[in-house]
Amino acid sequence: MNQVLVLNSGSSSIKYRLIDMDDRARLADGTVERIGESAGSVADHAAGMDVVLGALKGRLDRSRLAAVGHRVVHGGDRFRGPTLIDDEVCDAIRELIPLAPLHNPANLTLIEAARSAFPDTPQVAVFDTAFHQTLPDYAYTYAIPKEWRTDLGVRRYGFHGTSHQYVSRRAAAMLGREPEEVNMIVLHLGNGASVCAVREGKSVDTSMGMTPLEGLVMGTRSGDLDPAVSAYIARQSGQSAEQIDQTLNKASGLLALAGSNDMRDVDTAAAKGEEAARLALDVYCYRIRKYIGAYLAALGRVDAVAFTAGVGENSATVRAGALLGLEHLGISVSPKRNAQESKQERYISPYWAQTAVLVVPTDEEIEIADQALQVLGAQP
Ligand SMILES: Nc1ncnc2c1ncn2[C@@H]1O[C@H](COP(=O)(O)OP(=O)(O)O)[C@@H](O)[C@H]1O
Ligand SMILES: CC(=O)OP(=O)(O)O
Ligand SMILES: [Mg+2]
Repeated sequence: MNQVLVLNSGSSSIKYRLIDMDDRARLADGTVERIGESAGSVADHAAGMDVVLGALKGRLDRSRLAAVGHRVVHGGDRFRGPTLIDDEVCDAIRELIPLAPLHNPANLTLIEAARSAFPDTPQVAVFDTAFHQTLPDYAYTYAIPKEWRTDLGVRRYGFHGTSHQYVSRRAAAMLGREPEEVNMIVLHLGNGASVCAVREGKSVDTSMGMTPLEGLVMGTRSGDLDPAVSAYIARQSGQSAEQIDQTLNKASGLLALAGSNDMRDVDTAAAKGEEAARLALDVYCYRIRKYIGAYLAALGRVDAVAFTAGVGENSATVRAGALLGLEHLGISVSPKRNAQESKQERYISPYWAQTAVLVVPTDEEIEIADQALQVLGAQP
């Protein structure tokens, strides 16, 4: 019983990995993409799960499967850690759909499909929000009417917690310290992007809010915005709340500013002198820099700044741009170290720097697998 299957479903994709936990080897992994898109061949997440099960044929040994670990995006304020799934937990995840309409329905579909495919195997939910349940009340409270806060659950929850937790632990290990001894700022820059202020191993602030729309500029999401914009567009254009929500989540961010949600395209276009791409890159990096400033103030002492996820791990342009002008605060990159391409954990700050600047490849799947086994009380 040493295998764990991890299912990480996004709004339009399913990432899966089958792991042998004895040596942490990948026995199988892959991604089913473009689910529900007209260009894709997979109609919905249920059909996507059939593709995953087909790909695992011959590699997955049911008698050795200890657990299925699921990424669940929204756990509200109920789930503070990894949780063994039963009918009641499924109901709770369903009740949270209004807070995460793009993510939780897909997560639930996969849980149901996996429960029926592996009825004898324990299933564990690992929530994006769980790591941020340590936020102090003054960091998670929005200044809005009481009924919205209490009856409707409007507060900051934060996301990407599994990644922030994994990366902050790895970063502490790189510094040769325990997580409880380190303060740091983690920058998860993927398609979705968020910053996390970590004090002594615990999340104390994060840029995503009630939903994964707030905060940084992302591939297709606007990030921070004057909340009056939605009502203004509704009045001016007659668009519904639904349409505006879709636009801010799926047709904004880098895509809206530069015509592509892929940072590689934006970087290449900016290097060629395209003005829209230059602006997109500047807006993207400036937003990150503002959050670093805010979290320096929140944390007081910062031992490390860690970059992770697709953009953070690969874009030297973004890393340098995000930290531009922070030298007087002791935060900078060595141009030579920053330019080196690598898939490894590494320092990119100059050797004399006060604050370590790190690149730490994230691994949400291994973190989910570890947490799934923790719940079952088994040692990996
Ligand atoms: N070499 C690179 N340079 C710049 N950006 C990159 C590079 N490789 C990947 N990316 C960016 O990483 C993003 C995907 O990040 P990832 O963490 O895999 O996202 P997600 O898990 O949210 O799908 C892509 O949209 C792309 O913009
Ligand atoms: C919660 C979230 O934003 O996830 P992703 O980055 O996978 O879209
Ligand atoms: Mg991601």
